[in-house]
This record gives sequence, C-alpha cells and structure tokens, in this order.
Amino acid sequence: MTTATPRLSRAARGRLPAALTAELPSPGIATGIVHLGPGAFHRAHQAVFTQLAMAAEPGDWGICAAASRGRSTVEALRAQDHLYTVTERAADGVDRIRAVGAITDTVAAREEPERLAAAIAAPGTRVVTLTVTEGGYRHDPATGRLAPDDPETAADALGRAPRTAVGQLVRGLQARSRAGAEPLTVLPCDNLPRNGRLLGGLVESFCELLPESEAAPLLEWVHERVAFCSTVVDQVVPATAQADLDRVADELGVADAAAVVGEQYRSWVIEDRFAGPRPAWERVGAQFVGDVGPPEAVKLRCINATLTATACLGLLLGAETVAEAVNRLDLRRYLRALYRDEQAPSAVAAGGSPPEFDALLTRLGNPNLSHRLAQIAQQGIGKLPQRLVAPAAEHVRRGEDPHLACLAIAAWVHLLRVPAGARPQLDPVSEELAAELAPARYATEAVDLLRDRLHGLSEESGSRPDVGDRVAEALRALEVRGVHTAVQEAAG
Ligand SMILES: NC(=O)c1ccc[n+]([C@@H]2O[C@H](COP(=O)([O-])OP(=O)(O)OC[C@H]3O[C@@H](n4cnc5c(N)ncnc54)[C@H](O)[C@@H]3O)[C@@H](O)[C@H]2O)c1
Ligand SMILES: O=P(O)(O)OC[C@@H](O)[C@@H](O)[C@H](O)[C@H](O)CO
Repeated sequence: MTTATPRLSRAARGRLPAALTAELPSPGIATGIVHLGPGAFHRAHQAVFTQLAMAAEPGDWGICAAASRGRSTVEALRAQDHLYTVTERAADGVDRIRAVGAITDTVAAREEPERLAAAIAAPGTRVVTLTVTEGGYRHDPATGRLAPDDPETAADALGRAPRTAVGQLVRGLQARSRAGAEPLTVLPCDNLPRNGRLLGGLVESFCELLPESEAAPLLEWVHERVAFCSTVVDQVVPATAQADLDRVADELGVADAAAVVGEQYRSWVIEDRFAGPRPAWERVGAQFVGDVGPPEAVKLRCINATLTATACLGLLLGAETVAEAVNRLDLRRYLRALYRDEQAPSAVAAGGSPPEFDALLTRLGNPNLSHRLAQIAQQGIGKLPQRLVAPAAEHVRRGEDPHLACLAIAAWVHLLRVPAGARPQLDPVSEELAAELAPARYATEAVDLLRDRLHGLSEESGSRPDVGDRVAEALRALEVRGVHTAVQEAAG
C-alpha cells in the first residue's frame, strides 16, 4: 500500500473487480437491524449472511452498527461510506473476496446515546443482534443475572448515558416501548450457553434496578413484545492484523481500514421464536431450530473447548497461532484424547453430533489464517465455565475422572501465573486475577483463590475430589514435571 492508495468508498467501488461488488445491496435500503458490537466477527458473519439474504430476497434489512465502547470501527466505516471487504481464506489457499454493503449506518453508542435509542425504537427496526464478547454481558454465571454490585451497571441504571451493552439495549427498549413500536427480536451471537435466555434475564435484572414507576411498565412491555432467541455461531475470524490490511490494499488497489479476514466455513443456528419479520437468512444457510441445545453443546464443548485448550497449552509450549500449535505432535495427541474421551461424549450426552476430530483440526488449523492463541486466551473467566468446567463437573458427578479437561483448565491457571512480561498481555479481569494468584506458593492455594471466581470449580461432588481438586493436581504436574511432559503423560 502507498500513501496514494485511494480509500474504499462508494465513489471508489468502481475500482474493485465487478465480481466483488455483485452482491452489494442497493444504496437506498433502509435499516431493519441494529447490531451492538461491530467487531471483526459481526462484519464477516451476520453482515455477510444479511447481505446474501437480501440478494436472495430483497428487503429493508440494512444494519445500523453501534459500537458499545470505542469509535475506531465507526470512524473507519464512516470514512468508507460503510463499505468494507471480507476475505475468506480456504486451507488450500484459494481466497474468496467480497465487498459488503449491508451496514448502512453507524453509531458510537457512548457519545450518541440518543441516536442508538432512536435506532432501536425506530419502526423499521425489527431485529437487534449483539457480539460484545462474554465479558460484555457483565453477568454472574451462577445466577444468570447481572453481576451484583457492578458499579458500571448501577451507574447506567441511575440514568447516565449508558456505557454497558445491557444498559444500552434496555434504554433502547424503553424508547421503543414509549414509541409504541412493533415487537422486536433480540439475537445475541456470543459464545455463551442459551445466550437468548441469558440476555432476556439480564434485561429483566437491569429493569429491576430502575425506579418502580419505570420498571413495571417496561417489564410488562418486554415480556409481551420482545423475543430473545438463542443462537449458535461458527466461523473463524481472527482479529485483523496490519499485514491483512496491507495485503488487501495490495491485492485490491484500495485501502480498507475495516477489512476482515476469516475462513470460508460459516454457520448460524437460530432459535425460531421471532416476534416479527426477519431477513430470509434460511435462504443462505442459516438453520432455524426449536432448540439450540445440541448444536450449542458441540460448539462450546467440542469446538471452543478445543480452541481454549490449544490456546492455553500452546502458549505455554511457545506456539503463537492455532495452526502452529495443532501441528505439534504432543499437543495434537493430547487434544485428540481430550476430544475423544471427555468433550465429544459430553456433547453427545446433550444430543449433539460432534464433527470428526481430524476434520475439525484441519479446519481450525487453517495455515492461511493467523488465529493468534493470545486472542483466544483472553477473558478466560467468561469462557472456561461452559467450555471445560461444566463438562468436567458432569464427568465427576458420574464418578469419572476428567483429567484431560482439568489439565486444560490448569494450563489457564498456569498461564496466569507466568510473569506478565513472559506471556501475552491479557484482559483487565485476567490481569487482576493474575496479580491475586501471584503470591500463592502451592497449586492448591492458587486454585482455592479461584474457587469463588471460576464458576463450577467447586460444584457438589459428594465425597469425591471436585473439579477444583483435580485442577490443582494437574497444575502441580505442569509446574513440577513441565508442560511438555504433563501433556504427554495426560494423553497416555
Ligand atoms: N471472531 C470469531 O472467530 C468468533 C467466532 C464465533 C463467535 N464469536 C463471538 O463474537 C465475539 C466478538 O468477536 P470479534 O472477533 O468480533 O471481537 P472484536 O474484538 O473484533 O469485537 C468485539 C466487539 O465487542 C465490543 N466489546 C468488547 N468488550 C465489550 C464490553 N465489555 N462491553 C461492550 N462491548 C464490548 C468491542 O468494542 C467490539 O465492538 C466473540 O467474543 C465471540 O463471543 C467470535
Ligand atoms: O472466544 P474465542 O476467541 O475463544 O472464540 C471465538 C472464536 O475463536 C471461535 O468461536 C471460532 O473462531 C470459531 O467459531 C470456531 O469454529
């Protein structure tokens, strides 16, 4: 890319090959969806599904993309008339590139709270989607309600311009109820169990913090007019790196600061309980089901758990990307055993049909994607419970020893105990935990400090050692015998 490379825009779209712009919706489409959290994943996944659905069945399903926190994505998109490109890289190196124009408006939610509330309240809006990461829900997994004593949620409920995703959503719902607009469907797309039911509960729990005169009518309206549907999403979309932006500029001859790069595989399973109309997503591969439980168990317990185990152990073994880590023989043997003996059986018990391990690893280990282990290792406290701890607790309840999952959980604890400069920088909650764990001298002491923080670690297990006890044992093995040896011994 040179300084003379023109920026992607409606005016510059003619510079792109016609095949790349063939699916673009007409510039005049109106907004039908509000999305909170337009990160890389939304731009590659829901926005592409929506663009393809509009090509299959025209409709006013433009997306108003609202950044819950920052404004860099909003600025990048505005500077490009909301156009950007998605590059889908296959494992065999064949790329598919498309221009995406499904996003028709942007809002920086913290600075423009009224615009966001107005967009959610608008009569044309019929669907709200979210990808705000696990931490963005600010919930307590033990209760499924908002974390108690969270100052950010409390401040939002007191009436400041909302800064939390749930606060922003509720203020929008409040504006919609006051406007008397049509029913609305809310679709969270983060990797959380029963994410629709969870978000519905969080909206309720936020409403309960409001003054009674506001809470009662709003809760009644939400119960009658808003459907919270659970979804299961799947597509590897790593954080865009500068090298990706440079490559897009070189290949296309236009600079695209909002470009995303992901794999070609894309799936979306959606609970079919809509309160009103929606895009024809089923025409372009989305599946509508009565119960997302079985595919969700496969996604969280087989796919995401494999990635988390790969990330924590891979980083300890010195790898940087998923592709690099899954090609290590020691790690691959361990991952195969974890999948075969613990994770896949737990998904089958929930009614799921896990993919073949080798096929999954070929997909996740796509050598043409730089999926960084450091990205997957973020926000462990919000990811491990549903991916590894809950299945391990089920095995313990059945009298089995989930030593393979416990090694992956222990690897995350071990990673937190690596001095900050010798491991990747983690999210603020993980860094806080790392500081708390640092003085602990023994594995059991470190795990005990996590018992109230990592949901499920101390679940009732009768007279048997609980998951926490087994994690402490695995942590001791990692610390005393070394990561490579512990991984080899666990795989048997
Ligand atoms: N990237 C993937 O491959 C992938 C695949 C499946 C599912 N997902 C889901 O999508 C989520 C987002 O992934 P991404 O790749 O777009 O990440 P990203 O970092 O590119 O974007 C995350 C978005 O969420 C917002 N956000 C982050 N923390 C928040 C908080 N505490 N409160 C409010 N907003 C917050 C960010 O501002 C950003 O808009 C993941 O956490 C996961 O749940 C991602
Ligand atoms: O929260 P993470 O980063 O562990 O997971 C997000 C993605 O890595 C993950 O969901 C995938 O990329 C993908 O969907 C796996 O098939």
